[in-house]
Amino acid sequence: MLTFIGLGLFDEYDISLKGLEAVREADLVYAEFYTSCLMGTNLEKMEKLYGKRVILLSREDVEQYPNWLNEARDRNICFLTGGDTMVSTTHVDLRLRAEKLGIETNLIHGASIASAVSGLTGLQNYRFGKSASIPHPYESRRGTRIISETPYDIIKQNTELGLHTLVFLDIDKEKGYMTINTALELLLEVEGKRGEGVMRGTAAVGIARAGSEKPMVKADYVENLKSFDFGNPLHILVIPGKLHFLEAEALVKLAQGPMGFMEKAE
Ligand SMILES: C[S@@+](CC[C@H](N)C(=O)[O-])C[C@H]1O[C@@H](n2cnc3c(N)ncnc32)[C@H](O)[C@@H]1O
Repeated sequence: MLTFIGLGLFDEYDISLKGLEAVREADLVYAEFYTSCLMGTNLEKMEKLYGKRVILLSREDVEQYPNWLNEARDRNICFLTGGDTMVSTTHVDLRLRAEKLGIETNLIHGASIASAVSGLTGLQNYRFGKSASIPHPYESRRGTRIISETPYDIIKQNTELGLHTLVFLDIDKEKGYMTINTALELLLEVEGKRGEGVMRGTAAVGIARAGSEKPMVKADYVENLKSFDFGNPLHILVIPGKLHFLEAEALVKLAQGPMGFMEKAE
């Protein structure tokens, strides 16, 4: 049996009671923290609460060589992930591989950043379009700095449809956690290169440390938000499309957005 468990958003206490019970009863517990991680805890604290050793897996262990899956043929294995295990991950691939090996699989859900964003900002979840992810820029073989333009295109398409865009920010082993500030600078760089005007004068909302006691939620125009200090990671960004008047009110009152947001609301 292989049980996928979402750990929630911030610390070891965000696991559900069902999840905790499953971990305590498991023969082996594996975890990956490259798709998301819980910044308010660490492996040691998790192991203490669970009363179990947690074996950390790399992206390669999960996506390329999941040999450890074979252990689930005759043992109870739990696989832990930050947030919800199936939201903005490719872990359905792992589940399908396990099913092909004749291993029974099960899901225990966790709070996800995808729903926390709606809760914290007041932006309604059914008014979001396709999500985007901003990776760190990289150098080509010729030494040219390459910035992905895909997130900009997704924001542009959603904006044209009046939809909000949720923008996940890269977690990289070497380059670290991308901040809201860097993400906005990269989007403005793409915009400048193309001579387009999707981002300029547009509203944006930054969220830091969702799930902690004091998450930071700040709305403003892109140019102002670019230099706002959001503090420690993890960070995520939303570029709102058309605002319903309740959404605009929430951004002004709950995220200290400018009053100008109210004037543009419908
Ligand atoms: C690829 S997504 C994975 C989402 C995860 N499976 C979930 O359901 O929450 C991870 C990204 O979401 C954002 N994120 C995750 N947890 C967060 C938190 N507690 N606060 C702010 N942003 C967060 C960060 O941008 C991070 O790089």
